Amino acid sequence: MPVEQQVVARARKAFLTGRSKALSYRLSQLKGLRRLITEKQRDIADALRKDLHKSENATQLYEMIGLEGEIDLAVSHLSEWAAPRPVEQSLLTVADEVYIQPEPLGVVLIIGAWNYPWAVTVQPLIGAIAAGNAAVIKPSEVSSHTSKVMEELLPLYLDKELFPVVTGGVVQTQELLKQRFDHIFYTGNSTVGKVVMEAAARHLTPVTLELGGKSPCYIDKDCDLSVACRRITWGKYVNCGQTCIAPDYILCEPSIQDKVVKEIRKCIKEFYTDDPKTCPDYSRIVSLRHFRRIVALMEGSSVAIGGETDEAQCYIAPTVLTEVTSESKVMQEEIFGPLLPIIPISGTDEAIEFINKREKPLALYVFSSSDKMIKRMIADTSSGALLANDCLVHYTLSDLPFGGVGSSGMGHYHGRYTFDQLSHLRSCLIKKLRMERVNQVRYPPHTAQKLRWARLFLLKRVDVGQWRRAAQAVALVTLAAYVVQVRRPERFTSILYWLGSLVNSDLWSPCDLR
Ligand SMILES: NC(=O)c1ccc[n+]([C@@H]2O[C@H](COP(=O)([O-])OP(=O)(O)OC[C@H]3O[C@@H](n4cnc5c(N)ncnc54)[C@H](O)[C@@H]3O)[C@@H](O)[C@H]2O)c1
Ligand SMILES: CCCCCCC=O
Repeated sequence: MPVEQQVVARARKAFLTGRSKALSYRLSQLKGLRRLITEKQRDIADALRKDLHKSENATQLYEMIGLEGEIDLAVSHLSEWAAPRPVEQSLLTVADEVYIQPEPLGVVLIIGAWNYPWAVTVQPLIGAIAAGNAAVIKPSEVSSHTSKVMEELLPLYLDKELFPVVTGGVVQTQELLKQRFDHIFYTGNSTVGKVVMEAAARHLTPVTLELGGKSPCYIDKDCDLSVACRRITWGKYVNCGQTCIAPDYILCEPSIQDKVVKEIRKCIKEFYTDDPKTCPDYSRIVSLRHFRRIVALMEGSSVAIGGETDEAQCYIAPTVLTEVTSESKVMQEEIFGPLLPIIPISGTDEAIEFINKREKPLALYVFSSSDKMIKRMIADTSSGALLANDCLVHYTLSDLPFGGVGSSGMGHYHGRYTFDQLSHLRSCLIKKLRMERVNQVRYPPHTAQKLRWARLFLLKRVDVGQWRRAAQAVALVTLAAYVVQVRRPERFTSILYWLGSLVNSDLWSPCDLR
């Protein structure tokens, strides 16, 4: 039996013991993960320096702080997320207990990518643990040092039967994909995304696909170009452009192009010095394969800034390309590297047309001081996320669902969204065996009179929570009235009067007719 099959079988057996379901157990695992991050910072940072030339501070800033925040959020909200969720009812079910009970899916497969290997692999794991699942973790073999550190460290802090790490490349991943999972959470490119989805289909396994693509960045001529370019320079060149939501290319009017180039040049110097190659905050391309792919994308465009490369170090300078058209090589695929092409367009109309002609992006950036223009971009385009006047920061907000649409992905996560994505939201309705007369309306023979009643029972919606609150208010006021009657009989009449006005108020209209 292949080792991957054994690992999955062990994880399922561990899941079936039921131990991952207890909230106390989930909390202990989440806290274990939190300890790992605190205690093993150095090992994590060393591996990332080797994989991507990331500085220790950058590792903290772009990967670890976010994970800490997500773990803390899950720990503090777990009982609320996992609790039954009441729903609006119809008159037909008003006497019943009706709610949604989130329950674990089972065994989840998490396949991570290499660019922010901790963030994109462990963040789904946090939700998988919180939701009470087992999870098989497959880090990317491309960030090999990090993958090794994960394989060594995770079992020291987590239940190794429920949360095993499988390392390796395509062969191992393909073997994993033959197994039956209850959900597959994949982060990476869309070609492999299709392979994952095909494999999942064989077992009818649901998937979350966190993919990439070309995220456009439109700069309106009516905006503060120096601030806009500063934020864009940061969003583009962080991690050497190897960020799923990096602005892929700029769209702007020819009249502002020179100013845009000038401002970006200034910012590159400010962030990475005159010689980014020696700057500890400037990363490297992850592999020779990607290095050669990115270098080849420069062909046919003019280099306005940068363009220097060093194959021995997988170094590509922060680069801006001009004289780029839709047909240019750099516009045929996601760049995922430090090249920033500028494409001249005649204005907002053409920008929208340009964006809508292509696949729906993971992120869409618009820089403008006109609220109207920003709202128009939101209304007339579609993307996983839209940011006005900034880049990347939506990733840091746990309350925003993170994910793509169309070819940039399916499903979403972060915060409670990860919990829900990796839970089954089970509908529960608990009826008592009494009050059978009410059910006559649905039993044959189906008469016109029964139909009239059914219409009433089914179409009237009832907010049971509002009823409960009203009942609690009555109980409280009755208690207060009783106390007052005993202690201050002279005030009893005014309390009764107030109670009467409350009874006549809106609080007592239990049916919300829609
Ligand atoms: N949406 C997001 O959150 C997000 C985050 C990071 C990266 N990305 C996207 O990921 C892409 C970069 O990552 P990548 O794809 O180069 O990462 P990658 O090469 O690490 O591949 C991702 C995972 O797929 C597995 N894999 C690779 N080829 C396979 C195959 N033939 N069959 C089965 N499994 C296979 C790898 O083992 C790895 O674990 C970019 O497109 C980027 O935009 C998206
Ligand atoms: C600000 C950190 C962004 C991490 C994005 C993950 C995808 O590549």
